[in-house]
Amino acid sequence: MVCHTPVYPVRWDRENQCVILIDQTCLPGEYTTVNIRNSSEMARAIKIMIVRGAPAIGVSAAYGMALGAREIQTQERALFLEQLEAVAEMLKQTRPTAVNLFWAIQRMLETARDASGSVGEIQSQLLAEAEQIQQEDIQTCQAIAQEGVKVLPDRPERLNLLTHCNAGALATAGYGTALGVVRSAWAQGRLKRVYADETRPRLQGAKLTAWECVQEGIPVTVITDNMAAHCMQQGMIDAVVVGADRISANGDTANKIGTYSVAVAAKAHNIPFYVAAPLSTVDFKLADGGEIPIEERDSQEVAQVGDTRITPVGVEYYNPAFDVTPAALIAGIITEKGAVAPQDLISLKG
Ligand SMILES: CSC[C@@H](O)[C@@H](O)C(=O)COP(=O)(O)O
Repeated sequence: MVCHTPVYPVRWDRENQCVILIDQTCLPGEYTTVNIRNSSEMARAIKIMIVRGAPAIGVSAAYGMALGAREIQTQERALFLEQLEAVAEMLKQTRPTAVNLFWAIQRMLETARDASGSVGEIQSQLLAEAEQIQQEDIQTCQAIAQEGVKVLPDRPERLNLLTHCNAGALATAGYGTALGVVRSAWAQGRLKRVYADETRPRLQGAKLTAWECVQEGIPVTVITDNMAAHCMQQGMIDAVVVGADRISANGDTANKIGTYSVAVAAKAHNIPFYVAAPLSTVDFKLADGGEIPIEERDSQEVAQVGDTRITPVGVEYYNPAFDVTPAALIAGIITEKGAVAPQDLISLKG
C-alpha cells in the first residue's frame, strides 16, 4: 500500500500557480489530485464534493477567492472590489450549510477591503490570506484534538469511539476535528478502536474515514448507519465524537444526515456525545438550529449505491444532506479554546 500521510486535501502549488485538491470522489479506490486554476473550477469542485467537509470547504473557498481576484483585469480599486463581490457570490452558491464557506469568503472580502496598495498588491495579499487560513486551520485542528482527548471518558482500559461521516484530515486543512480527537487518542495509547458509520448516501465514513484510519494503522470497524444503536446496546461504544457544519449560538449542531439519530441513541444508552469543531463553524448570528439552512442534494444519491440503481421507477426521494442535533443531546462542544457545554458556547465568542 502507498501511504499518503499526512493528508492535506487542499494545497497551493507555487510553481504552477494553482490549487491542488485531493479528489475525494475517487477515494479509497484511487488517490488522485485535481489542479484548480480558476474560481469557477473551485466552485464546481466544492459543489460536486471533490473537496468536502466544512473547514476544507472554507479553505478551498478562500483559495477560490484568491484565484478569482487574479482573474479580474481592472487596475481600478473600486471596480476590482465590485468584481470580487461577484466571485464571492458565485462561491457562496455552492453549499449552503457549512458556515465555514461564508466565514472564509467574508474574511477574504474584508482582507481585500482593508488592503492598501495597487490591485496587484491586493491580489498577492489575498493569496497570502488564503494560505494563512489554511495554516490556522491545521493548528486549530491540533488544538481541538488536544482539548478533545481531555474530555474523553477517563477509564483504565482503552476506549472504543464511534464517529459519523468524515471529520478527518480530508475534511479540514489537515489532521481533522472529530477524527483529530481519535488520532490524538490513538497517539496517546488511549484508543482501542474507532467505529465508523458508513454514512449513506455519500458513504464518507466507509470510504474516507476508513481510508484515513487505514493510512495510519488506527484500528477501524465500519458499520452501516443502522447498526450504531445496536453497538451501543452491546456496550461496544464508550463515546461518540462527530464534526459539525454549522453550530447555532445555543449549541444546536448541523452535521451530516444521520448524526441526530446517533445522538438520540447515545442519549438512550448514557454514552457521551461530543461535537468537535473550530469556532469558525459556530454561527453566533443564529439563535437556534431551526435557522440553519439545510442543503438538499440530488435524489440520485439516494436512488443509487455507487453506479447501481437500487430503487424502482416511480418512487419519490428526499435527500437532506444534514440534520440538526439539539444541544440537549450534546455532552460537550470541543473547540480550539477548550470544551464547553453547549449552553456555555457563547462564552467563547471572540
Ligand atoms: C470537519 S468536517 C465536519 C463536517 O463538515 C462533516 O462532519 C460533514 O458533515 C461533512 O459533510 P460533507 O457533505 O461530506 O461535506
